[in-house]
Amino acid sequence: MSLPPLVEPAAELTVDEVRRYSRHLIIPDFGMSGQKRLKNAKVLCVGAGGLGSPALLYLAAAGVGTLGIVEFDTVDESNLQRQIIHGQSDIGKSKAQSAKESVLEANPYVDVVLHEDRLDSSNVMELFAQYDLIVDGTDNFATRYLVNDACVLLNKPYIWGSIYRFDGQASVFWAEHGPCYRCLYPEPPPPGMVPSCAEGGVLGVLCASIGSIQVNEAIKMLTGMGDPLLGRLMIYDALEMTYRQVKVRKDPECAVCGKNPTVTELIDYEAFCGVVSEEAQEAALGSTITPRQLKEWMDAGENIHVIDVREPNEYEIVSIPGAVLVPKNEFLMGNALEGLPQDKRIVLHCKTGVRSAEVLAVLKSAGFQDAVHVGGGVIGWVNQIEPEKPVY
Ligand SMILES: Nc1ncnc2c1ncn2[C@@H]1O[C@H](COP(=O)(O)OP(=O)(O)OP(=O)(O)O)[C@@H](O)[C@H]1O
Repeated sequence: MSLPPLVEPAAELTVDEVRRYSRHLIIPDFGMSGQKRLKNAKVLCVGAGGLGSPALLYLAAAGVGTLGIVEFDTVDESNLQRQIIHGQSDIGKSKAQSAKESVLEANPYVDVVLHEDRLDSSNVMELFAQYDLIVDGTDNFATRYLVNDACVLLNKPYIWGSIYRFDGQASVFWAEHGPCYRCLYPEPPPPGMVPSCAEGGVLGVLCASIGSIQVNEAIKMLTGMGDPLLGRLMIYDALEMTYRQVKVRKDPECAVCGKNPTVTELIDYEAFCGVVSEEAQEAALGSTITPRQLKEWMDAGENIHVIDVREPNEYEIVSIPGAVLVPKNEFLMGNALEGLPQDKRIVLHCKTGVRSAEVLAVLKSAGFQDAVHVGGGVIGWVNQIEPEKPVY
């Protein structure tokens, strides 16, 4: 299926621009008209992280006239393995500012507009209304559903990508002409079921594979070239080196773009995606200790049994002295309960406190009423107790 171009061509290219974009201009199907359309285009990239890095750099290099960047975070050392728009000297700096500098270095003719804010229900509509197309480079479900619903309500195309470990996915959603994100994924996964890249890791170069597909689709949509990835889900396996395609159909029952939509305005996306499950929140209430409290119990020789519920490779990077590794899934499948000491107080921890709260809920319903978990997890422990150890 081909679609008409999203934008009209800009009046003219300057002599400098003709030189810069000459390798585009000589592609017969691209030509002057395609390049002028890019010059006139306004694209918003949500997130200047793993996917946003290559996406922004290639959108800029391609000559997209106006590039908006929404990002609230600062550059962390652990970002640099994949977020190539930032460098060593940017650590601690605003990601939006750092991304802007790299974009202008790649192409000074781009007009960069920064929105140094977290995208949420209060700002999304006003922001998206200013752009022709949205590229999503974020890493969490709440933002994806927010971006999707805002795009449906404003009738904007949404270019989506997702990465985890060695696997990537990409698609184009546009309710007026095809399915939306909710047609593919009507409900978010239960909290904790799908780990983030911060929990499960990601191969850095995967960002380039998926981010460049997103830019490819953006260029096609803006200029009207080729068949957009609309109604198709691209699934990439970096280890097998395979690209598979799956058809995505518009769901007539879709909550936001179906015949009788139930979502007609923005909702509370954090609550919808249940960032931490209700059971876990309840279990953690009054049963969360600080890393300092744990250290005091250890020093006082309290009768405790500390369990680290992360994965073995995380344990290898850094761990709390004396903690025994039993990955979360062992508890969720019920295998780990039998081996637990009955005469000691169980103290759980994970990386930041999300997974340990889930396991805490399992232990409480199995009768371990005095079990607790460490808020902030091993990262909190390193920050407060052993700052010489690495964080990840
Ligand atoms: N609602 C939002 N508004 C603006 N930016 C967002 C929003 N949600 C996520 N982001 C940004 O999207 C980017 C996603 O990048 P990435 O997936 O590489 O994760 P990260 O948060 O940088 O790294 P990690 O999770 O490993 O610490 C991040 O820079 C994050 O700050």
